[in-house]
Formats: sequence, structure tokens, C-alpha cells
Amino acid sequence: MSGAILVLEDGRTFRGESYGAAGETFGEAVFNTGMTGYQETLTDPSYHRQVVVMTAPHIGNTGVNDEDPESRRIWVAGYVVRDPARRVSNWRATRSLDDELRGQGVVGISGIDTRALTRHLRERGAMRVGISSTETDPAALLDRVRASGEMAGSELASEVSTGEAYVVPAIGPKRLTVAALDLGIKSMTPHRLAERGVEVHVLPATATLEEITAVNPDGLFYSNGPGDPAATTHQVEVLQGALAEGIPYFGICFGNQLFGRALGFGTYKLKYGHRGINQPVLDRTTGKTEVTAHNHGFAVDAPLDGSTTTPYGEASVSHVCLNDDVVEGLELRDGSGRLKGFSVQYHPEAAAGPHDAAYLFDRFVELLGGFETGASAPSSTTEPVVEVRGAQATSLETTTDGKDA
Ligand SMILES: NC(=O)CC[C@H](N)C(=O)O
Repeated sequence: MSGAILVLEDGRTFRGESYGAAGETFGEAVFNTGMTGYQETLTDPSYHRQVVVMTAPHIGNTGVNDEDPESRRIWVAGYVVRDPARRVSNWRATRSLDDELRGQGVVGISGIDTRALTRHLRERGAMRVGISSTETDPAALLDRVRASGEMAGSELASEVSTGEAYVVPAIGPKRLTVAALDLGIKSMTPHRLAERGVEVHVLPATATLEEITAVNPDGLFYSNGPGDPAATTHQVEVLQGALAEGIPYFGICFGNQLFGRALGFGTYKLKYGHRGINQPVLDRTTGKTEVTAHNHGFAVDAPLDGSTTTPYGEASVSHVCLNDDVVEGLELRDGSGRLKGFSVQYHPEAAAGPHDAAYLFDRFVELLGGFETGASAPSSTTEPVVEVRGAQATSLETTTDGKDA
């Protein structure tokens, strides 16, 4: 094993071992508290240009499989773990996480006191970081950290988006067509729509309103994505055009922030963000609390109470994080109270779970009139308790049999 160093923008230095690819990398240091789902985290395009610190101390136990990636590659700029699994143990695994990181050229560091590092980021806020297995002098690395790019002000969606439009066909009878703007979309999102009878036309981040309406969509969807929403202007203008034309809208995460901006609200950078899979959120429209998956460093600045008159209708905050009162959802209604569009700051597609928020896809299909023909919304109780993509869908029975991870 060879040594490596991690240097934060404020000069704090950690020493560990090289993990994954050897070399040097820079990004914004953020921490993720998920105990499961590291493959989904690594392949989430929203982590582009971020160095992710895992608070779960043991990472890599179930290796890497070909079913769980959320996109075509790993996007994190660097990976920080405490204690990598020395042995891979899962029936779906085809390789180790260490091999996968190395194969994709992702620089990581292990043997780090991730609790101390996380507490530091929580106290001081997310900041730039460098990891290097080639530099031994922290002061020299610190200079390069301070010269590296900032997250605030960065437009990054265009760096991760698909170059070409493609179609995800409806699973079963087709009920609806949705145009989905890929700002860093995760594969589970079109899948969640497709399994509700939606044909999803995934369009590049640069798509114009004309290209969207050419698909003749029943609704418009904006995905999650990396970067600062305040630096992402083209998509806000396109969304304003779509809202003016009365096209129903649903947005997730970045799609919530851009909806907020389209409605005239501001966005701001959180001190250290929300990244994990157990964040409690209140749906104010039903009074129910759900446990949700998050990955956001920015948030919408909208009044928690009352509604705001916008050129497109009345906008209000529909969801709030119970940990810190951060805006977690918005909705837009017309003068007679009819829903025109909505969005959430978290991840109802939640590939690694939890699935509490799956109802939001039903809400979108309902908004588009997809259940009008007598078909009823699939109840969330029909969602499998444990879900494994690919050929080997697993149910609760196999879990209790101990056959699943
Ligand atoms: N997952 C996302 O869509 C993240 C949105 C935005 N880049 C943020 O960090 O807040």
C-alpha cells in the first residue's frame, strides 16, 4: 500500500493510503451518510466535481455489479473512505470496488478518520479539497487546492448530459408521453415513469422549447444534476416558456431549484448540504412525513408560509425538511387551485431506497390525466420492499431467506 494525503482548503490535512486509482484530484469535499447504495452514489452525475466522504466506516463489502449503476460511469471527483472491505461478498458482484475505481481512473483515499473529517465539514462547511498519492508536501497540494474551481457559480449540467436524445419506452400499455431534460439524469428516474406507462423522451440539457414541444409531450420533467442552479440560465428560460404554454411540470432536485428560479425565487448554497438516504421530509399537502434520499448542496429560498403570485400562477412550498426547515418541494396552482406543476428537492426514484416518496410519480401521472381511463394509481403498498434491478428482481421473501445482500 502506498501513502496518500488529503488537504482541505483551510489547510487541515489527513494522511491515509491510496485507494482506487493513483494520482491527484480536486473537488468540493462533501459527506454522504448512506449506509447502503455506494454504487448508486458513485454513479450519480450530481456528484460531478465533488469529492465524496462516506460516513459509513466500511465500504465495498458487496463489491460492484452491473445492475446498480445510475449512469454510464462513476462521476465523483474523488472518494474518501475509512476502512475498505478486503473481501467482496455478494452473489451479484463481478468485481471489487477498488478494482472498479482503478479501472475508471477515480482517485481515492482510505484509512481516513472520516468521522473527524465529517465533523470538520459540518462545522466549517463544504470546501475545496485535494487528494494525492503523488505529492508528499501538504503545503504544495494546498496551493493547488486553492487554485482549483469553486462549486458556487459553476454550470455543470452540460458536462454530464446526454449529447443525443433517446426514448425510454413505456413498460406495458403506453398512457402518456413525457419530455425529460437530462441535466444529469439517473437511470432509475425514466424507469419509474416508464413503469407507470409513460414513454420518456430524454433530451439533452441544451434542448430548446421548440425541441421539447416537437415531442408533443403531456408533461415536462427536469432531472437532478450537478452545479449551481444560479449559473444554469438557459433551462430556466425554457421552463418559463413551458409554464407559459401551460405544459404540466415535475422536477427532481436540480429540477426543483430550476423550478424555483423560474418562479422568481432565489437559490443559495447550504453550509454542508444534505446527502444520505434517511432525511425526514414533511409533505404539507397530506401532513405525512416520509424518509427520503437526498443529494443537494443548494436550496430554494422561498417563503415557508403562504403563497407567492407569479406570472404562471400561485407558488407555494409543499415539502419541508424536518431537520432544518429547508425547502424540499414546490407547487404551482392556477387561480382556481388546480395543480400546474410541482417539484421536490430530494429523490423519489431512490434506487437504493427508501421508497416512501414513490407516490410523487403517481402524482405526476395523475396531473397528466394518466389515470382518467379507469386505471387507478398503483398503490405504494405494491412497491416491492427490496428492489434489485436487472433480471433478478427480489422480493421480501428472498430477503428473509437470507439470499439477498
Ligand atoms: N442532486 C441534485 O440535483 C443536486 C442539485 C445541485 N447541484 C445541488 O447540489 O444542490
